[in-house]
Amino acid sequence: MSTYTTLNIEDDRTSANGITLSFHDVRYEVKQKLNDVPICGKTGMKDILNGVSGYFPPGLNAIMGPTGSGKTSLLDVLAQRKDPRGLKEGLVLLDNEKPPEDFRLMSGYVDDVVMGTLTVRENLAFSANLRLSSKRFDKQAKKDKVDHVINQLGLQACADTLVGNEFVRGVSGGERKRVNIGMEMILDPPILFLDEPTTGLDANTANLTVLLLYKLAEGGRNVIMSIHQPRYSIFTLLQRLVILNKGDIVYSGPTDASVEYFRNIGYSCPQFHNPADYFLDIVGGDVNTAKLIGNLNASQEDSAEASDPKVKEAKLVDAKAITEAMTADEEKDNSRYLVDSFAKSSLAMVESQRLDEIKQIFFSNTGSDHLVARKNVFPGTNYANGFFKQAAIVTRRTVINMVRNPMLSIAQVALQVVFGVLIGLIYYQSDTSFESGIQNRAGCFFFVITWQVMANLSALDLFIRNRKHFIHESASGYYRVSVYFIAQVFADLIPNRLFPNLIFSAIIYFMIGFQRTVAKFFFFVLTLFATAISASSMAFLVSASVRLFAMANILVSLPYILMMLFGGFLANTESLLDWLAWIKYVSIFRYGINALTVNEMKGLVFIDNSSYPGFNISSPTPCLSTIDHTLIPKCTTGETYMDMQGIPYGVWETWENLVLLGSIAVGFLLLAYIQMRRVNKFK
Ligand SMILES: Nc1ncnc2c1ncn2[C@@H]1O[C@H](COP(=O)(O)OP(=O)(O)OP(=O)(O)O)[C@@H](O)[C@H]1O
Repeated sequence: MSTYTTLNIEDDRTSANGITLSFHDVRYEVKQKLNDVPICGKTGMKDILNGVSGYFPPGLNAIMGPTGSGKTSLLDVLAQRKDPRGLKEGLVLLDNEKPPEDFRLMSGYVDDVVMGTLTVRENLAFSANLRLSSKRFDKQAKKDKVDHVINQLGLQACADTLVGNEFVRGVSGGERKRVNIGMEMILDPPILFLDEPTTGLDANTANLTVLLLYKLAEGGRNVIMSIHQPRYSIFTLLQRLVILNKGDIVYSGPTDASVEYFRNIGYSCPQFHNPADYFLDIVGGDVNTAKLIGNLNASQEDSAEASDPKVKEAKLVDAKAITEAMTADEEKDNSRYLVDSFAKSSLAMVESQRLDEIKQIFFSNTGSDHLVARKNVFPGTNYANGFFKQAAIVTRRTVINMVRNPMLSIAQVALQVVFGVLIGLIYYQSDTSFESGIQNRAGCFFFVITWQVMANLSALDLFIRNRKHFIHESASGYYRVSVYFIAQVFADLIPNRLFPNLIFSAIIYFMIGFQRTVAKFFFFVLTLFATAISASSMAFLVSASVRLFAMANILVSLPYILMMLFGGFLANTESLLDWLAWIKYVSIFRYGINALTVNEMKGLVFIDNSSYPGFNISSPTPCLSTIDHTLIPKCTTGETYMDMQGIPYGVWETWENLVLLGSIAVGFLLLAYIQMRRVNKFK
């Protein structure tokens, strides 16, 4: 049995031997646009890794190369984070065997995904609570683990400081990087992947960060990072190096041997020059500059004239000019030369021998005689904790997040109060006169429902806001998609939709003077709740489907407008185009307006005061009598109005509106959940 299969991710398992990761003939391609025509433009496949091979033993290892050379892609393929559909061919092995199914759970992948509204300790505790099994780690053990990681990463001074985000000042960039590493160190993973961990850090902080990684690699952990241009002090810490250029390997081997290797193929790294910079000059196309720097250095040793700064500068200017004048063919030739040189080098022979040995062991164990592209890398997840435990932890974080960032909730309540008072004043103590009683009520219901739908546009942000966190955490096996979905939806619906709605209802109901019975008031509140939930659910669906808020806004506007049009207030739904008539059956506006109308209009009598001033509508209701027409004022009932509008007002029909609003909400929530499950968790 291999080392990794015997490892348990919950053990403190920085084993003395560690795990060797090897990759064999990895070919990766991506779909790309061939022209600038939007949407229906031609697409084609682009190779971004051209059959690369190598291995990383325990220790600090790096993938280097100029921008766009494929560093991140290779790192992601090795970490099983890259979309497997692009993997044309290749094999990644851990200690001569295929990685276990839960490889992404046992390995650490560092990304910038700490939550800014939580403290350093709270972020680490979130990772510990979800990723360490409660059966093996009790509360205290998890707390100890968090403390251990805080000490290990030197985060004691900022342990209880908020990490910070665009609104709140938090820890420094270097500390933030360390917290991100800490999120993975909670698992004590045998393999740790990092994509450009020094990017955005000043030289000293970058140095300290890599020193920390070096320490983490001591004792057998395999730390693999992509890095663009390490400074010399970082370069010397690297055990093995893979240098890529345009998806090809131009060097793979011990870092110690790299300078000599490049000297052997004609690129002599000058003294006092950072080899990493020099290698990048070579592979990045500044080949003449690199060569000239080498020559310059050599000539400096035997010529006093060459050490003259003016001469030196002139030569560098010449080199740059030559580089600029270098044709595409020459650049191609240089790339080819570097790739071929490595392929034919004695170092490559040794590497290849080692890789062949690994493959032989793998093939003899599995009986396979060919390289297998692994298409199925996210097969199943064995979560460390059960559904309810996960739900409690994720909900807690969502609530803390909201409490510490309460702007949205406060704005929702404030808006509902302001609009409530405004609507209340506009329709203040509406009478039951023939002239305005019906019109005011009908207008008010339309306005209230429209407001309930529009006020929930902020729900569009729900799954867009923390999408990056969701993708990383879900791919790393923190929690089930359903847990995240439920936690987010409830933490949004209750404080941002239902609570403000209750305040809004209480304000307008009594200011306008709707029928004062307890049952009618609660039915009114229930209708607004149902409307808000259905409208929000639709917004959740859009939010789960797109990445941009602006796009979400555009997508949700059209259905809202159509639903409004088919709501029954702006146009008679029977007279609208037949082929669009179905929209009325899914119109949130229609069910909301109908429910409010039945609730209020049923039992009301509207009197024409102008024909009979001072008439009191309280019983007996003379308008229903036909004894003497001349004395009876013009009047109508709420029921007559509803008959004219085609609004059914039986008991079941009244409740049916709420049932249908609920069904729309459930339907949209279900679709939103499916969309969240479909979110691409690969890079
Ligand atoms: N999913 C993708 N879709 C389209 N192109 C992609 C995708 N992933 C990678 N590429 C392309 O593949 C090439 C290599 O990308 P990659 O990010 O691996 O390079 P890199 O060396 O890490 O670059 P950098 O240092 O700039 O991050 C680039 O040209 C990139 O645009």
